[in-house]
Amino acid sequence: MRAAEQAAMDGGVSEWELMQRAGEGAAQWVARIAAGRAVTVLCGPGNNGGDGYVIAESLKRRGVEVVVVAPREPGTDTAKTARSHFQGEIADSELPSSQVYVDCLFGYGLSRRVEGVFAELLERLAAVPGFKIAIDVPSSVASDSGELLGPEVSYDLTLALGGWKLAHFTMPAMAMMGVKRLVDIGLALPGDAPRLSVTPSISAPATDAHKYKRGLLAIVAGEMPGAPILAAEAAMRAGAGYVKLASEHSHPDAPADLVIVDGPLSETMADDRLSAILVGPGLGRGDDARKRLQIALATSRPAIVDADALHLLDPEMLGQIDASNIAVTPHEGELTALCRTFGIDAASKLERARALHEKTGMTVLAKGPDNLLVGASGVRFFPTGSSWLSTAGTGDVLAGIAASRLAVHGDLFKACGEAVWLHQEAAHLLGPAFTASELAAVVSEAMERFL
Ligand SMILES: NC(=O)C1=CN([C@@H]2O[C@H](COP(=O)(O)OP(=O)(O)OC[C@H]3O[C@@H](n4cnc5c(N)ncnc54)[C@H](O)[C@@H]3O)[C@@H](O)[C@H]2O)[C@@H](O)CC1
Ligand SMILES: [K+]
Repeated sequence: MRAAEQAAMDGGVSEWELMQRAGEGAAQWVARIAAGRAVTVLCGPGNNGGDGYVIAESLKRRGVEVVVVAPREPGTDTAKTARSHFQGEIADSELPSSQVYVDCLFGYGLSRRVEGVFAELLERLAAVPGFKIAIDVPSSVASDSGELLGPEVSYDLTLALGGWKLAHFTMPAMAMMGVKRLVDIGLALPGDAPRLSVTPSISAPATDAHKYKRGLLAIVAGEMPGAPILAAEAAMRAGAGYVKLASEHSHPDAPADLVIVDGPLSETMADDRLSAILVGPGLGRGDDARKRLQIALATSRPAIVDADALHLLDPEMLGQIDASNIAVTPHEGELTALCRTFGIDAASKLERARALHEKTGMTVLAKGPDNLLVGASGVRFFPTGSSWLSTAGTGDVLAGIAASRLAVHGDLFKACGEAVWLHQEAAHLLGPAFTASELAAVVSEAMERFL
């Protein structure tokens, strides 16, 4: 953001002009929401506070009753300019009772814990009823890491200025933000900046398609039979033409249309028609599991590696293969385990996922409420999905979808992105409290949105 703002300023747009665009853009939202009700604007000492004075003045011009609360005088030149243009009432620390609150204490310049008078104000803001709007980011949130550096306030609306910050899509910050909207201030963001994933577009099979052309996916089963079946149920509905389960168990509950191959894994994996591999769900973590993982990865087919396999991957194993053929799909705990194994000591989710990708070459889909994809095409965040996905087995479904998409087109980054969207859409179709097998069952219905 700083680079993008600097580029705009180098191009002749002053910081004051940018602040006016940001403040006016935000004020339009606030005015509509206030709809005649009184508004309190909390202004901090930096440019986020500056935005607050612009918002307050704009509201006043529109006839809205507005009070500014500012415990400190502005410290930056541009915020001082904004302050000098505001003609209304300023209180220094009391939070007046009103129905709409606009929080402009700190933006991306927050650099340490919020304490003293600012913390007290945020605590009071957390406690009062009313519609709460965070300008740019909630004021106790570190905008790069999503870390909480002060009192937690639950906002109804967060207005990001000029571009999304990492915190807008990272836990725990994103959980406090309510509805998120972007206020355009005319900045051009660098092409390689982390971005929000755009809705994918999925093609129907070509007219001359047959099952192998559409992609043959092999799912490598292991000790526990349930998880690979769930993954297979999802994979069969996500585009691949042919899904095989390589297993040494009997699967009496498996669907009739799933082909189960029970011969030696190395023979199944020798099929040169294989388009992609999924290994990990239900694999187990013992010696046998390790061998199966090695055989699967030795095929050099693009692979989704999930669940138990993430505890077996290590630098030695990756040293024997082309790791750029692999996408890993760890949840928080698995990401921690991978970072330990690969000697990565980074703090935020983004830094850890990025370091894992850079160190190993693997594509990393760090899943969770704040899905994050790092790979050959950069970094992507995803819109917030259904929290009902937080149930056992949904990770197996996600891995099955990703592997199926991978079998279709062979692009790891694209497959992982599509999988997140399909998974969330399937959850959206089901509504509340579904099971993982119900989720797998509606993946084909979810496809319809993206065709
Ligand atoms: N630079 C630009 O071109 C634009 C900036 N904009 C706004 O400016 C914001 C960033 O402004 P700033 O960089 O001035 O930073 P902030 O306004 O976010 O806050 C930084 C100020 O607070 C102090 N501070 C940081 N942490 C503190 C803490 N824990 N307790 C007490 N004081 C603390 C800093 O010393 C500094 O004075 C953005 O989030 C956005 O709202 C917008 O006006 C758009 C244009
Ligand atoms: K803020």
